Amino acid sequence: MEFQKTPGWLDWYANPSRPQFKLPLGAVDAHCHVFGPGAQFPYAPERKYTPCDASKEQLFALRDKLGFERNVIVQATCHGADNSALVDALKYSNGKARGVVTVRRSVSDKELLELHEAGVRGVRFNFVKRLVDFTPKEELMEIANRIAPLGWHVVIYFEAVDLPELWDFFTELPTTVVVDHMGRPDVTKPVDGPEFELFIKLMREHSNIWSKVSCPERLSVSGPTALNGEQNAYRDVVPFARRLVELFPDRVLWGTDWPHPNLKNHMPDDGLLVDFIPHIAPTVELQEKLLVGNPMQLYWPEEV
Ligand SMILES: O=C(O)/C=C(\C=C(/O)C(=O)O)C(=O)O
Repeated sequence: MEFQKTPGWLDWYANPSRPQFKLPLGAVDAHCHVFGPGAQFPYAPERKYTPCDASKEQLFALRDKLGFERNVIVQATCHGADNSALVDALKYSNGKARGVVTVRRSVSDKELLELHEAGVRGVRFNFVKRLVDFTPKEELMEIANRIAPLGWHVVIYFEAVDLPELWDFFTELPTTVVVDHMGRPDVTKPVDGPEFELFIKLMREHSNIWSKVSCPERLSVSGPTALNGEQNAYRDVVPFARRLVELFPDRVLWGTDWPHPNLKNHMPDDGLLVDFIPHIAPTVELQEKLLVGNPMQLYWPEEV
C-alpha cells in the first residue's frame, strides 16, 4: 500500500552534523521513533498525519553517528496500537533498544508478555488533541493497572494548558510516569510563572514522575539560530529544561525525537540537538545522570 506523507510536513534532516559535544559512554537516546516503512508496516487508519518512512536501519545509523549506544523507541500515533514496526526494530537491535508501546484495553496478557520479551518496558498515553481522539480515563487506568505488575511505566504526552484537568489522573497512576517534552510548556511565559510552576509542583510532590527535557525545536520561538556568536540554539527553552535537570537530576531523560514528526517550519539538525545538551545539563555529573544513569535505571535495570 502506498502512503502519501502529509503535505507540508518536513522530512528528517538528511545529513546531520557530528556533535561537538561528546556524549558519555553508554549514552541513551531515550525518545525516538521508527516509521514504517509503510509498505511493510502500514500506518494506522485512524492516524491524524502520515509521516515519511523512517526505518530502524536509519535510526541505528543516526545512533552511531551521534555517539549514542542505545535507544528507547516510542510508539507514535501514526501507527496507532499496531506496534509491529517498533517490535521489529527492538528485535533487530540486539538488546540495544527498549520500547514504549500503545495498547488498547483489548490487548491480551499473552500479547503483553510477548511485548515484554521483545524489550518493551512501557505504554504511552497521548493527550495531545491534534494527535489522538479521546480515550476514557478508566480505560487508560485499566491498562496502567495491567502493565504495572510487569514493571512497566507510563509515558504521557500532553499540552501544558491541559495539566490542571489531567492532574488527578496523572497523580493516581500506579507506576513510574515519564512526561514527554516537559509537558510542552509555553516558553514565551516566565519559567517561574504559574504555568511551569504547576509542572514543577507535579514533579516535586510526586517522586514517581519523571520528565524528558527534549524537543527544544518543538517548543522554541527563538529557533535554532545562535545569536551574536552564542552557541545557544533554542535559547528560550534552556531555562525550562535546565531548571528541571537541576531540581530533579535523577528523574530526567533526553531524546532526539528523531525523525521529528509533524514539523512544518524547521527541521532540526540532530547534531545541533545533541550540542544543546550541555546548555541544560552543564556538569559532567548531570550529563551522566541524564544520558546514562537515569535511562539505564528505567530501561535496563538488570544491567545497573
Ligand atoms: O514525536 C513526538 O514526540 C511528538 C509528536 C508526535 C507524536 O508524539 C506522535 O505522533 O505520537 C508531535 O508533537 O507531533
